[in-house]
Parts: sequence; C-alpha cells; structure tokens
Amino acid sequence: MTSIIIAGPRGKMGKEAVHLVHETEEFELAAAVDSRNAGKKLRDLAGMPEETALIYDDMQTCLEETEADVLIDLTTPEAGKKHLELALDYYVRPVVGTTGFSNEDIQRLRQKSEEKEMGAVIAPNFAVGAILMMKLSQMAARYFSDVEIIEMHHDNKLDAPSGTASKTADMINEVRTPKRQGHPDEKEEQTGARGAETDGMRIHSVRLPGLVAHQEVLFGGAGQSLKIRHDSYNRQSFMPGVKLAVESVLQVKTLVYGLENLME
Ligand SMILES: NC(=O)C1=CN([C@@H]2O[C@H](COP(=O)(O)OP(=O)(O)OC[C@H]3O[C@@H](n4cnc5c(N)ncnc54)[C@H](O)[C@@H]3O)[C@@H](O)[C@H]2O)C=CC1
Ligand SMILES: O=C(O)C1=N[C@H](C(=O)O)C[C@H](O)C1
Repeated sequence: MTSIIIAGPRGKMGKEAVHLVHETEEFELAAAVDSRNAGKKLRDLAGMPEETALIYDDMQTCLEETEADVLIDLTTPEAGKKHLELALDYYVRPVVGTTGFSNEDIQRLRQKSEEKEMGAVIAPNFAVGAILMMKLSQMAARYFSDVEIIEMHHDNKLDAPSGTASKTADMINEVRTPKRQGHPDEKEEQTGARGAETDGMRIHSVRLPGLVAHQEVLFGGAGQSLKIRHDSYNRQSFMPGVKLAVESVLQVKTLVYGLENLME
C-alpha cells in the first residue's frame, strides 16, 4: 500500500488527485495540506469522497505528524518549491505537478534528492498525449530549426509561459541547430508582440476563459509548415500520468524531470 499526502486538495487538479487516490486500491490517503480547513477531515469538504484523512494548513507540521511514502503537490509555484524541499527533508518522495520551476531550481533540487538518495518527480504535464506532442516536436526539430510554441490555457493560470511550453523548448533545444529566428532587423512595435524569447525561438502564451490546457508547436520550412497540437479537455486527462509518477517515484533515486523519462 502506498500512503500519500496531497497538497492543494481543493484545487482543480488536487480534487481529481484525491479521487484518483480514493479509487486506486493500492493507494491510501494519509493527509492533505490545504491553505485553509486545518483540523477538518477531507470528507468534510464539499465534493470530497468519504476520506477521514486530516487536513493541515502547514506542510512541515503535516510531515512531522504523518507517516507517508509520497507527497503529490498541485499548488502554486511558490508553495510547490517549498513543499518539495520539505518532503525530501522528511524522506517523503515528492511527485510535483505544480509548474513554475526554473532549470536552476530543478538542478538544485536534483542535487538534494541525490544527497538524500530519495526519488522525486517533477512533471510539468501528466497527459500522455502532451508527452507525445513534446517528443514528436523534438523529433521534428532535427529537420526544422524554425519553431514557434503557442500555449493556451484558462485565465486562472498563475505562471507564463506554461511548464509544458518551457519543457518543450528545452527538449527542442537539445537537438535544434541554434538559430535566432525572424528578420535580423525585426522590431517589436508593441512590447511582447513576438512572445518570450528562448534560444532564438518564441513562446506565446494565450489565456482565455473556457480553455483548459492546449499547445501547438509550429514548424516552418521553405514552402511548408508542420503543426503538432495537443488538447486536454479536462483534468482527468492528467490522472493516469499522476498514477504512473507515484508508482515510479518509489523506484528511482534521483529527481526525474518529465514524465517521458518514466514512460516505456
Ligand atoms: N503537471 C500537470 O499535468 C498539470 C499541472 N498543473 C499545475 O498544477 C498547479 C495547480 O493547478 P490547478 O489545480 O489548476 O490550480 P488551482 O488554483 O485550481 O489549485 C491550487 C490549489 O492549491 C492551494 N494552495 C495554494 N497554496 C497552498 C499552500 N501553501 N498549501 C496548500 N495548498 C495551497 C489553493 O488553495 C488551491 O486550492 C499549477 O501549478 C498548474 O500549473 C495543472 C494541470 C496539469
Ligand atoms: O495550469 C494548468 O492548467 C496546466 N499547467 C501545466 C503547465 O503549466 O504546463 C500543465 C497543463 O498545461 C495544465
């Protein structure tokens, strides 16, 4: 049985994760960390399953008082970083879906996880289709070095660009012939018109109500273009990936960044 703490249980993703843990025979919910409702049980909150796990409003207290194997964090960039470090301190393996980690953060946290000989997973996207979109984009980037990433999300998202877009850019950069795209003399008449610059490529972030999580990777070459697109229409799309990450984090002794490194 894998005993799990969930941080952010009332959030859009956290709620789905609570249901995933509740419905998975080999998982059990040990506790939850929420920004409110300390002292209540999960089942006391609207829309929650019949779970008696205690709610804490402070990660450190939760870790001190709870026996758990894994922490699933689905909170905010600021809280997620703090929670990941604390989980490693208390020898609880973190599975972090929260986005907003820089490459420097990941490097530092990987070093800590290796010092502790504790597995950790940071997965900016748990949807299998999104992982394939990133891998196919990496494959295409060998042949097309002109690429623009357009990520589209709901308007409650805190971070931009999305974790998925940053990861896609990293994966493309591993294989792409370095190139500064666009006209050498191009000038933004309005700040931001060309999007965020990363190694000469551009990332554009769209935020609109009604959207969930969508991304297009556009490649251009002489007389042709290629578009690779993924859409998540709901948060259930992420749950098989959360389950895989929880199962896998028990088997590794370093920080794994990206679900593609855990998929067969
Ligand atoms: N890896 C993936 O596949 C996915 C990742 N995400 C990421 O997951 C995170 C959460 O996304 P949503 O559920 O859409 O956000 P949300 O805003 O619906 O939920 C976040 C929850 O975290 C709680 N929270 C904030 N600070 C906290 C703290 N210090 N301790 C405990 N709880 C705290 C909030 O009260 C809220 O209930 C974001 O960073 C988002 O980018 C979202 C979807 C998929
Ligand atoms: O905030 C979201 O919703 C999502 N965040 C992740 C990201 O930043 O890439 C994953 C997915 O796109 C949904």
